[in-house]
Amino acid sequence: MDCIKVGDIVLHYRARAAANGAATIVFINSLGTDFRIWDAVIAALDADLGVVVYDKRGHGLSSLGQTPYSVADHSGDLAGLLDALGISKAVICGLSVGGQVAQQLYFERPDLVSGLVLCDTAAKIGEPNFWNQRIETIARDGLGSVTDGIMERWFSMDFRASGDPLYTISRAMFERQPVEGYLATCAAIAGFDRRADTASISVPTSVLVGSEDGATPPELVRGFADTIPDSDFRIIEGAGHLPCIETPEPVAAAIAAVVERVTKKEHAQ
Ligand SMILES: O=C(O)CC1=CCC(=O)O1
Repeated sequence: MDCIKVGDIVLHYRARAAANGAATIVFINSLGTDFRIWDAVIAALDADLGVVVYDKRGHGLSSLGQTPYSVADHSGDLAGLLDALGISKAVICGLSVGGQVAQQLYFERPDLVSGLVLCDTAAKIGEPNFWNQRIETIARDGLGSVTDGIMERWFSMDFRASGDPLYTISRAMFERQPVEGYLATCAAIAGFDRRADTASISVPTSVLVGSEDGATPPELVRGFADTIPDSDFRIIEGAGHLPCIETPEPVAAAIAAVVERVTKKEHAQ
């Protein structure tokens, strides 16, 4: 197990060094998940690519810190992790709130970002009221009281009905996470709105969404992608909010396409 202290937060991470001059991809997990959600995507990537996965604060094995959080707290952790690992530039791939952390990192530390893969995310997700209600419900009744509704947002109907053991362990990942970190990150999402800034993103970017995403539906994500000048928008058929678990191959293909665009851009400079 690898960990590193960034400010007052201990981050649990795993890293594989890039080989033969290949790029490094950094993955940021979504609300209520940990870095294991990327396992199948990473297995489908070119083995020369460097990889960093980590549990954002309040998730997985990373520590809790002061609550509630902002998305800037999360992106500050990531910048600190990359600085500590000596990674000066990477393609940043984030899912949902992880995609918001990726956007924030780009706005705060563009030197670290060569390209973006933004999965099932937007510059603003839901109204603050929606998140405040979720915080209230879970603080009162516990995570288990919302599991079924969250699974409907996370996964396609077919996957939920399939009996796939991946669905069973995904439910367990949701219910066994640290509640305080989850609620603190709901508050971070409630406070995040970078809609005025996305037109200034100028690195190769791919924006993906599952066709059955119940949390950030395709039309929301398409509208988000339309505001990013150098972006490519892809709908992943048959997936919900977590295509990295349901359909990892097209996620890996989108990452490979961004790496190719980044490499071409670097050679042209
Ligand atoms: O829990 C959800 O509704 C899905 C989600 C929204 C933001 C995020 O990271 O996950």
